[in-house]
Amino acid sequence: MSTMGTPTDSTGRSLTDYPRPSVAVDVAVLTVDEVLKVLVVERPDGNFALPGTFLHPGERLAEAAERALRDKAGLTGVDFHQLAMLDDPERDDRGWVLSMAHGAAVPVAEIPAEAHLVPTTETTDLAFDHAEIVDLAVADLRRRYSAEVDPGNFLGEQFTVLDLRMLYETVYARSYPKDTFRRHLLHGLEPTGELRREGTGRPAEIYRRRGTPLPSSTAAFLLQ
Ligand SMILES: O=P(O)(O)OC[C@H]1O[C@@H](O)[C@H](O)[C@@H]1O
Repeated sequence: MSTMGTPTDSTGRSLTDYPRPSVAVDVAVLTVDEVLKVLVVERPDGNFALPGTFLHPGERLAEAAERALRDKAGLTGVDFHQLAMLDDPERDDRGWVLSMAHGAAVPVAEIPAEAHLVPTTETTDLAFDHAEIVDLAVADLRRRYSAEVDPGNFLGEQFTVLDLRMLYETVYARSYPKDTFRRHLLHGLEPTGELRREGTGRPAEIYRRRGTPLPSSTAAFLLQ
């Protein structure tokens, strides 16, 4: 920066010599509703997109993401995180727009009833590069679910191993052998001492999360 006059970079060029992109934020809110789904909103042209918005002057990215969720999807209090900055100069045909993509996992009961949810495998018609953001969010969710038991709290506080296996089969879109799944996931579970009696079979033990990271062997099993 020069000591007087216009601020410059280290080569002496003024910062205003560089064309500036617009910056946007987008949030892929994932949920489990029979299958893994993502929340989308309708745009004025009738197309669907992730809730997103342009960054306002003086705003932080997280504040813009919060505003997009509130104003476009009626969602507040969502715990989201950054996934990646999408920087294809052609990604928005209105101009040069970078988008900071975010991911979130929200139990379906906390999503407004009128929200549009689409399966994460049916996103090819989404506007911009939003199908790519959904793919990033799904890969991120799978990594998180392999590191910790149900970090998105889709199952609530207490559940059986069967509930957990059904959830994991939905998140990873595959099936797992019953006994191997149980052996791997038990590392992250604490018995509540209670039993759930369903049908005529043996009552099922009820667990809660232990709150400790899962071993890397569990991640390898889930992601294989
Ligand atoms: O919805 P508006 O305000 O038109 O524009 C914001 C969107 O523009 C896109 O580049 C971003 O991905 C974001 O979703």
